[in-house]
Amino acid sequence: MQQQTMVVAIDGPAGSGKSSVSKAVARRLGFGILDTGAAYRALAWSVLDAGLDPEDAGAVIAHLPAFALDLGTDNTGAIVHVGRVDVTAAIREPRISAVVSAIARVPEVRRELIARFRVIAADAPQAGIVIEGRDITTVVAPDAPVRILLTADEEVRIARRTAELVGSSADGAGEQLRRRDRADAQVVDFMTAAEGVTTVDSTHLDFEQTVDAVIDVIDALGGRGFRAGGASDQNAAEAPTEQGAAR
Ligand SMILES: Nc1ncnc2c1ncn2[C@@H]1O[C@H](COP(=O)(O)OP(=O)(O)OP(=O)(O)O)[C@@H](O)[C@H]1O
Ligand SMILES: Nc1ccn([C@@H]2O[C@H](COP(=O)(O)O)[C@@H](O)[C@H]2O)c(=O)n1
Repeated sequence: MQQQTMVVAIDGPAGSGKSSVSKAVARRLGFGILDTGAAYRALAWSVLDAGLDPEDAGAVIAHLPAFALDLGTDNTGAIVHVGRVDVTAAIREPRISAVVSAIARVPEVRRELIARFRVIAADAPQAGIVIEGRDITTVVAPDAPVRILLTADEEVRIARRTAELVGSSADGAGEQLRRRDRADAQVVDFMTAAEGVTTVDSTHLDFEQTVDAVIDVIDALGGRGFRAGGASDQNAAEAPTEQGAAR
């Protein structure tokens, strides 16, 4: 990736807080946000909307040229459009979570979306961008100056996810989260930190503490002082390898 925009790369399993924490971090730093999971979800939405079978890889690949994704990088909203339709809320529905892994495991889909992510990040109007997903630290932006694995114990992630859902949506949310992690882990490893990636474990941290822990890593690596087109203007400290609750 062209490194003119300061990139903070964040990976982690489902419900680890990637979207919410990344947004809060981006707001604090005045950075943009690129929620790559939203792109896979939007493609799942688009495939269903076109009446296609998400398990049919050939049909999904054939649909890619028509997939008119507009992924906002604004840290206050990050609106997602497919064509003219605002799908920001719809892509969070359980019916999308249930099929998105099938779409994300298709290599042609990953290649196409990764290419689009790189263009979006390079064109982002902000000085920096937080890119979050599953393969950001390893595939999408392996050279990013700040790379973080955001994690939390599975039961804590399930409890947080269940708490945010209302009524019947909460039923089965835990099982769906587990199933999605299992399926996604067959495609990319987002449970262990790759070399040079700092782990932030939020199991025993509240939301604000988690945001602080991520900002601490960014600061330790000189990320906040980065200026477009050059290296950090802070002295990058030795990268911490684990932040958050001692395990
Ligand atoms: N440290 C924390 N303490 C308490 N709640 C948290 C913490 N971190 C995240 N949350 C909450 O956990 C829920 C899941 O977070 P979020 O949706 O950001 O996770 P995610 O990793 O993006 O999930 P997914 O991959 O499934 O989209 C949200 O309700 C969020 O507010
Ligand atoms: N870099 C990524 C990001 C996401 N996925 C797939 O999209 C699904 C939804 O992602 P969320 O972050 O919104 O949970 C996820 O379950 C993966 O199937 C991906 O493959 N790579």
